[in-house]
Amino acid sequence: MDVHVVDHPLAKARLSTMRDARTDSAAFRAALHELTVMLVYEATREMPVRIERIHTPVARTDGYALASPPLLVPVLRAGLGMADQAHKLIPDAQMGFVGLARDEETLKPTPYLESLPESLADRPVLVLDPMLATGGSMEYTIRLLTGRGATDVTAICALAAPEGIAHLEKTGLPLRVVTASIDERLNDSGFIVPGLGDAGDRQYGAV
Ligand SMILES: O=P(O)(O)OC[C@H]1O[C@H](OP(=O)(O)OP(=O)(O)O)[C@H](O)[C@@H]1O
Ligand SMILES: O=c1cc[nH]c(=O)[nH]1
Ligand SMILES: [Mg+2]
Repeated sequence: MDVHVVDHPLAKARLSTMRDARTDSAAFRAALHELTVMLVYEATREMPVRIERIHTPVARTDGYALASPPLLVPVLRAGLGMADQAHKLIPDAQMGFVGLARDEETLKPTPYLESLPESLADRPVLVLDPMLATGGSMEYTIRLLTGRGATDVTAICALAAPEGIAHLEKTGLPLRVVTASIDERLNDSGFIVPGLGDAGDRQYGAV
C-alpha cells in the first residue's frame, strides 16, 4: 500500500494548530480547511489530465483539466470539515457521503448513512476523513466503494496511527493513503497519540 506523508512546514503548522488543546472550534475548522487544500493538492498530483487547445489574449496554447474528476467521499461527521475545501479545488467532482460513528467500547464503526453512486468502475475516489486510528472506519468505507467497483481509492487523512496503516495494509484493499503525519501509537481508548483528540467533537462539539 502506498502511504504518502505530506511533510511540508505549512502542513505541519496547520496540524500543530489542530493538535493544540487551546485551539477553539472555529480555529480548528479553519486549520483543517487549510490543511485539506494541501493534502488534496498532493493527492491529485499524478492524476491524468485532458489537454485541449485554448486561446490566451496573446496566443494559442495547451489548456489542462483533470481527465476524470474524482468522486469525493467525506466520512461524517469529522470528514465534513474537509468536504468544501476539496470541492473548491475540484469543482467538477461529484460528492458521495458515508456516516459512521465509532463505538467507544468495541471501537467498531456503526454505519448510519450511505449515499454513493451505484457504479464506481473507472472512477477515482478520494475519501476524506481527518483521522485514521484503528483503520476500522476506513476499511468499512473502502469496502463500500470497492463493492461498487472502485479500484482507485485514495484516503486523505490529517493524521494516521501506525496500527491503522498496518491494519489497512493487511486487508489487501486497493488503497493509497495521503496524510500529514503518522503519529506514535494508539492509546488504550483507541485515540491517536499524540493526536489531536476527537476530530468530530473538536469541530462540532461533543455528542
Ligand atoms: O480508525 P478508527 O478507529 O475507525 O477511527 C477513526 C474514526 O473515528 C472518527 O470518527 P468518529 O467515530 O469519532 O465519529 P465523528 O466523526 O462523528 O466524531 C474519525 O473521524 C474516523 O471516522
Ligand atoms: O484519536 C482519534 C481516534 C479516532 N477518532 C478521533 O477523532 N480521534
Ligand atoms: Mg468523533
